[in-house]
Amino acid sequence: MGGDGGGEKLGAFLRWATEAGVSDESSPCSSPPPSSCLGQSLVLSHFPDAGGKDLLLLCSPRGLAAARDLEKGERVLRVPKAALLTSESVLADETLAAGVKRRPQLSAAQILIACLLAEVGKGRSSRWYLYLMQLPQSYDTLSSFTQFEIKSLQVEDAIWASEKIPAKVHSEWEETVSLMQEIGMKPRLRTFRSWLWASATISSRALHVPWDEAGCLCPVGDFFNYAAPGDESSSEDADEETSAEGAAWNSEASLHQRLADGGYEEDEAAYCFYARRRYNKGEQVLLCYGTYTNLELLEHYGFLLSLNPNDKAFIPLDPGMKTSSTWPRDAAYVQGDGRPSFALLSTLRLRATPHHLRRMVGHCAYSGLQLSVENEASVMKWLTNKCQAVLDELPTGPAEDSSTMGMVDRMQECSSWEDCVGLVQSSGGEIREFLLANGLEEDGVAGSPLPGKVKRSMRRFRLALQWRLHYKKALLQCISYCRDTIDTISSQRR
Ligand SMILES: C[S@@+](CC[C@H](N)C(=O)[O-])C[C@H]1O[C@@H](n2cnc3c(N)ncnc32)[C@H](O)[C@@H]1O
Repeated sequence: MGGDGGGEKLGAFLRWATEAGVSDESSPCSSPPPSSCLGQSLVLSHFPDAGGKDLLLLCSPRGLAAARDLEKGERVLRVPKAALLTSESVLADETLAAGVKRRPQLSAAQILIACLLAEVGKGRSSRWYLYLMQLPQSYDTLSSFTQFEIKSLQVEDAIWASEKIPAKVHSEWEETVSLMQEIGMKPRLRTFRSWLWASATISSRALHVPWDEAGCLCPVGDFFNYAAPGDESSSEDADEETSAEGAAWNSEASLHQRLADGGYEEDEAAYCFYARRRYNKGEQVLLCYGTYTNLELLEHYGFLLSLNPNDKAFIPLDPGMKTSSTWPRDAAYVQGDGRPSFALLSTLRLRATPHHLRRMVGHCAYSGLQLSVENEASVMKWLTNKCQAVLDELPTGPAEDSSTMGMVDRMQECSSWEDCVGLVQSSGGEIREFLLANGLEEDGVAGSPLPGKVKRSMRRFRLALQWRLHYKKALLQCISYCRDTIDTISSQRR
């Protein structure tokens, strides 16, 4: 499997991509063709604190930067169909195609994962060898979380959802093993470990194509890091577009609105990417992969955003409330900024209404209207108490979580176990639990470097800590929101 992409590997990969016709020219077909697939609109870069804020530093610093000022809607990258690694292209192999045909029960994703492993098995004779070599060696998606790391999420719903993921990936692997055996795949590539790697590669890197619901791997196109939808505003965006050139790009932008910022285009026979907003030279160019909560980002991509406009903190509702509400269960949540969702507010307003009046005021509640001053005050009190009760039940508070996270950060900087010992001795119970979960005693491995396995576990532990901290902060902000609303109501009453 690939290395984490040293300079040489990346250089060789980019040369391969250039030969395969990948190009970041905004107007196609200059002659002679440019000597590199990047450099005109984009450059490969490292972003220690951009995009994913602090996390990019820890796990995935590669991304694409603007090589020059880019206009909104401008095409920044084109990846020809022949360069895409798809199930269709790998299934040109007749033995594999016949094996897949005999197993109609396999999902599109299982087939693409098996195709990826089959391609890895070809070694240097694979068309995508240089692409495969620079893929990450490991991922921090939830499927790779250990029991300890999952438990560190602390919130019951999140633990429940996360525990199901490794089991699902395992059963998908079991269902595909016979296919991999039949085509003579090397034993090393048929293991669950290899399956986990390939499935996380697909989960975190595949892009949508219209002919296969599993998507495709898109060399170079998969270097774009993620920005949440609705996050494309920038100071430059506010500027009026006045130049004729700008107007032309804007019309191209509207043409490609359908595609958002990237998509497969039949008439181009290529995957094309467009700037979702104006970028200054050097800024990281981001792609929206979809709308995800932080837990979903962790599940599919192995990172989360400090500021995620789509994050949701679910709070447990009383059983009676769930059944009396017409909203789906997952519509009732607290937003990342602490505001209760529309469905949560409407459910709580009805709940705070006497039974015999509920039918009468139902339509107002479902339209998002306040029912009365008393009703609103009672809703805000209920929500405050609920958020506080949930916070009180969790084993640690936000301050402790921040301090544990700080400790993990410092441990990550240690080059040897010896450096870590001093830190660990002054640390709290959860760090000790982390050590135990990783089979480490405080004085057991003095002098030795921290094993890669432990470093990866630290990264995932930190992600869990970060996730639960965001959850708790959302509930605290909700409490502030409720108190402010109660104050406003009280002042209106006076
Ligand atoms: C499609 S790849 C993007 C390129 C990737 N950074 C690389 O080095 O190859 C998706 C992965 O990049 C990382 N990533 C993408 N967007 C991110 C962000 N905003 N913050 C942190 N990590 C991000 C995550 O590891 C994710 O699984």
